[in-house]
Amino acid sequence: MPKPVVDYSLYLVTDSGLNNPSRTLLQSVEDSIKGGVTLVQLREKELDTEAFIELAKKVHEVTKKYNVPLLINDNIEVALAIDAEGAHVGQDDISCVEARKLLGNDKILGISTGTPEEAKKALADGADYIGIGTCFMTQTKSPKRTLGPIGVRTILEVIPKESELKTVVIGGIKHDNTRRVVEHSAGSHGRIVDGVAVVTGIVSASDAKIASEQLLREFRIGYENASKHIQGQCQARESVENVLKSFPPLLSTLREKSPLTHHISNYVVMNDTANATLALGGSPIMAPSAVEAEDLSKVVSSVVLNIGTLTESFVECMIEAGKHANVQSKPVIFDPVGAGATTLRENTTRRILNSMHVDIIKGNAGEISTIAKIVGCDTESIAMRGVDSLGSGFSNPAAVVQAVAKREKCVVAMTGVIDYVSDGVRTVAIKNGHSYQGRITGSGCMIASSIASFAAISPNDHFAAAVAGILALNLAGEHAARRDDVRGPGTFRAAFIDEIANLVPEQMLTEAKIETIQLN
Ligand SMILES: Cc1ncc(COP(=O)(O)OP(=O)(O)O)c(N)n1
Ligand SMILES: Cc1nc(C(=O)O)sc1CCOP(=O)(O)O
Repeated sequence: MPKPVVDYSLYLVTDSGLNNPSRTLLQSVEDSIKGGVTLVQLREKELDTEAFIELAKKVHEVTKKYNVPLLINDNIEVALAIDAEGAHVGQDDISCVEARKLLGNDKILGISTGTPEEAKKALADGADYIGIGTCFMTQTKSPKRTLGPIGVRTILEVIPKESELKTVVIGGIKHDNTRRVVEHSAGSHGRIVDGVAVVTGIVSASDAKIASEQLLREFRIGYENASKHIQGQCQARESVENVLKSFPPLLSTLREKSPLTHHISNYVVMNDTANATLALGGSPIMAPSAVEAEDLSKVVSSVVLNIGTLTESFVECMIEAGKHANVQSKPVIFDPVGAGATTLRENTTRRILNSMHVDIIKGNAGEISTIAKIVGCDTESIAMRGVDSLGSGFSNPAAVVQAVAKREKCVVAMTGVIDYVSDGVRTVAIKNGHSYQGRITGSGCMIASSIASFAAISPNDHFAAAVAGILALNLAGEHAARRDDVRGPGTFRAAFIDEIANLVPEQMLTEAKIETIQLN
C-alpha cells in the first residue's frame, strides 16, 4: 500500500491515564474524529507489547472506519503487528534511520524535535514529519524546557520552504492558544506549522467532539491569518494620509466613549498614567491581581502591560490578563521597561512575548533592540549597529522598527526624540514633542496608556492607534512647554496633564509633523 496522504491539521495523541473517566479511550478517539481530528497517535506508556497490540487493534478498527491514519508511539513492533499507517519516535527511542528501515518507505514516520539541529537531522534522516515541542508547560510529561511560539519559529525556519517535511507543534496546546501559536510561530521564510498535536485538550475534555471542533476551527483561523501575514495582506491597510485624517474623529470618539483600559503598570508611574488616561478622556483601572484578570478582560477595552517594577505577582497578572485579552480580542499593549537592563527583565520580556499575542509594543531604542534580539531579527541586515547601551539610537531606526513589527506580526512604536511606528508595512516618523517630556517620570508609560485608549476605539487599526496615541501626548507636551507658567519639569508635569485634557481634536491634524518612510 502506498504511503497515505496525511492531513496533519489536528493530531490526537492519546494517553489512557488522562482519558476522561466518563468514557472509554475508544470513545474518545471516535468522538474526536467526529469533531475533526485528522490523525491519531496511540501513545500508551504503561502497557506491555501484548496488551498494546490488543488495544491498538481496537483503536485501528475505529480509525479505519473514518479513514484517519493511526500511528504508534515509540513501539515499531506494535506498528508492524497491526499494520498501522506509521509510527512516532522520540529522541531517546530507536533512531529515525533504524525506524525507517524497519517500517519501510510506505509508512509514516515522525520524530520529536526540540532544537533546530534535531529538526535538520530529522529532515536528513528521512522523517515524514516532526513534532516540535515542548511549546507550553504541560502536565502530560515533564518538559526539559518550553519553546513558546518564538522557539517553535526558530525550528520552523531551518526547514527549507520547499521541503516535504511536515511539522506539528506539541505541548500545552489548548483551544485558547492554538490560533496564537500557529500565527505567531509562522516563519519569515513562509513556513507555517502543518498541525497541532494535542493530548489533554482532547482526551481529558468533557466532550472530545466539541473540544476537537474548537481546536480545528482555531487551527484553521490561525493558519489563514499566518498565510495572510506572510503574503503581506493581513488587512486592507489605510494609507498613512487617511490614517492621519482619522485622528480628530478618533479623539472625539475616545472622549465620547471613555474606554476602560486595564493597566498592570509599575507603581512609580501608576498615578501619572491613570491621570494621563483620564485627561485624555479615557477611563483607567489599575488592577495588578491575576485573580480578577479574566473577569476584567470581559469589561475592559484594552490592556497595558508594563514591566517597570518587576515582581512575580505582577508578571503572573500580566500573563493572565494578556491571555484573556487575546481570548476576548482586546488589544494588548506591551511596555517592556528596561528590557535589556537585567537578565530578569530580558527573560520576562521573552516570557510575555511567548505567552500571548501582543498587539502593540512600545519601547525606547534600547528596549526595542532587546526585543529584536529575542525574536531573532536579522540584526545585521537591518542595520542595528549604532545602538548604544543607553539605547539612544540606531543607524537605521525605521528599518529596525519595521523589521520587528513584521516578525512579530504586530505594531511597534519606538519612542525617542523622533518616534517611529510601523506595522511591518506602513512606517512613519513622528517629529512632535518636547524635551521636557524626557525630564519627568513616566512620560513613556503615559504614551503607552494613551496608545491603549486609542487602541480601544480603533481595534482594527493598531497602527493608527499607536501613531495617534504618541501624537496626542507629544502635542500636549509642546503646548505645555509653551505656557508662561511652566518654568521647569515640576510645573511642566502639571501643565502636561492639563494640556492633554485641553487638546483640540483638529490639532491632531493641523499640528502633526509626521513623515512616511519608504523602506524596501
Ligand atoms: C507529535 C508528537 N510529538 C512529540 C511527541 C513526543 O514523543 P517522545 O519524545 O517519544 O515522548 P513520549 O511521547 O514518548 O512521551 C509525540 N509523542 N508526538
Ligand atoms: C507527548 C508530548 N510530547 C511533547 C514534546 O515536547 O515532545 S509534549 C507532550 C505532551 C503534550 O500533552 P498536552 O497536549 O496535554 O500538553
